[in-house]
Amino acid sequence: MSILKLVSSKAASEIDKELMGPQVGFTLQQLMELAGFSVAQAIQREYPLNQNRNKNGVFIIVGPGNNGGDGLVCARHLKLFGYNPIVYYPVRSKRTEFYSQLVNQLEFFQVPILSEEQQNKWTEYLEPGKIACIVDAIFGFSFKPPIREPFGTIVEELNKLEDKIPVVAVDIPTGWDVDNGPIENEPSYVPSVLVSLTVPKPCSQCINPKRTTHYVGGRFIPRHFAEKYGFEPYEYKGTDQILKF
Ligand SMILES: NC(=O)C1=CN([C@@H]2O[C@H](COP(=O)(O)OP(=O)(O)OC[C@H]3O[C@@H](n4cnc5c(N)ncnc54)[C@H](OP(=O)(O)O)[C@@H]3O)[C@@H](O)[C@H]2O)[C@H](O)CC1
Ligand SMILES: [K+]
Repeated sequence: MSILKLVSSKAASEIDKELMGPQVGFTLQQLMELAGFSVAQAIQREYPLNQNRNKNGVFIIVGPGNNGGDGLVCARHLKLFGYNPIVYYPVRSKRTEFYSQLVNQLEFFQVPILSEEQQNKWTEYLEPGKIACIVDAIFGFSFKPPIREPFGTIVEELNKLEDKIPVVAVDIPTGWDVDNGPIENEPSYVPSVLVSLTVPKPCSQCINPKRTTHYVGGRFIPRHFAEKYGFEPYEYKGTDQILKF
């Protein structure tokens, strides 16, 4: 257990920019690979593969931006870990060619992605006896309320489902304000697991530890860089990509 340290949404996007800027030179692909890998590791830790193999489904809801990209990467790693991921990707952005490459990789790994027709009945894929968890990779730190469709309806469904199937939030529970948490009169839900990436955002202070297990992941920051942004690097153990608070 280590002390929780936070950065604002503004600082989080500055950290991202600097990591991917000309001096540090990470590519988005590299960071996303590590981010998605961390989320898959947190899922494996919380919902280990079921020996009799009938509850190894993971339903991954993918948004149009980089949070969604983390979800696509996570799906591939879960498949390699032995789970049966299913991807629901309702709005595909053309912002970067990279997203379609991630989709090609999922096809190569034979991970099902719901077709348009299947998307109309996406909740039918959520059988509590078969699905270990749902992954919310809809929006991360660039979400600006109010939420637009189809995502408002999706979050309302997550709210109805949260007591039946655990939901794992990638970086931010979708619908929450990044700095202030759930927003009055806006759809929101309570995740069973939150995986904060790089460093927790302020909304993570709104989780109730009795209902939500909190991890940090995205292990790609050296000490001097963390200190520059005012937080201590986390003490990950061994080769772990995640640390539980
Ligand atoms: N360093 C790291 O920790 C890394 C984190 N990563 C992940 O990236 C996200 C942030 O990704 P970003 O692409 O900046 O943004 P989001 O995925 O959060 O969302 C952007 C898309 O969402 C749309 N949007 C925004 N608000 C709404 C809304 N109210 N309703 C509907 N749609 C919305 C937005 O559309 P626009 O038309 O408004 O542009 C975008 O399409 C971070 O949280 C991490 O998960 C990376 O993997 C890199 C490493
Ligand atoms: K999310």
